Amino acid sequence: MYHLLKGLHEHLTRKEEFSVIIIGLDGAGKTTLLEKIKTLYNEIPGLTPDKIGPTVGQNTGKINLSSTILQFWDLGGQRGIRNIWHKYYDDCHAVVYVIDADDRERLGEGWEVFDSVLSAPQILGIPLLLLANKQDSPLSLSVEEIRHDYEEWHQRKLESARKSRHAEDNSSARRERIASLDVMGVSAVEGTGVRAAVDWLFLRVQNSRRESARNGERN
Ligand SMILES: Nc1nc2c(ncn2[C@@H]2O[C@H](COP(=O)(O)OP(=O)(O)OP(=O)(O)O)[C@@H](O)[C@H]2O)c(=O)[nH]1
Ligand SMILES: [Mg+2]
Repeated sequence: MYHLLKGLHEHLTRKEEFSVIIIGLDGAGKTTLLEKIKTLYNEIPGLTPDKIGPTVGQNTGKINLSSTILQFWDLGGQRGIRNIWHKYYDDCHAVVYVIDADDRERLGEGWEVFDSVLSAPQILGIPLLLLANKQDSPLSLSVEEIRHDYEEWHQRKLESARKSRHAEDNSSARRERIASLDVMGVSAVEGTGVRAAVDWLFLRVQNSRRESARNGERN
């Protein structure tokens, strides 16, 4: 009887766990963001920026929310190791793409990589959040400027593909995703905007789980 009740209690209080991957170019601030999330949500604080070096491989972190656990996977962004990202696509429930809004010189490279992420069929239907990081920097682009920069970059890409008669993915699913792209500003160092981003993730993974259940798909 005890075991039956214990099992029932565990079943009723079991928290659902969702995996979130954090990707983006090297130096965008992914690890700093993950460590800040740990500091804000966990009893044991995450590392401070001075203790963080480039990621070769992955860092993980878990946070406990009211009815949900979010498991984060922060993946290294250096050119040579980006090709492992796709191994995480099948099992993740949300994607956070971090862009360094303070590094104008690498925005084009950031969009090129972002574009290839958007093209991955495994994550076409799952929540995706674009974070414009380093908002504490006086010269960083605002959320609106970042969105605009990406849209312009994307238009230029479509235009040059059209001219060179190169087939570019301009499917309606992709257009919809770009049109409804959620962009939020954060400072991973100062923590501004980080709770709002986690709230977004929490709500969106819950909603997409319900949609999947309705459609009889994966959750
Ligand atoms: N000013 C400012 N600097 C930041 C912020 N977030 C990260 N940085 C700095 O940006 C640099 C790179 O940060 P990381 O968190 O290591 O970047 P990453 O995206 O994990 O890089 P990889 O592990 O190489 O993929 C470090 O010097 C950070 O201190 C921020 O919000 N504001
Ligand atoms: Mg890192």
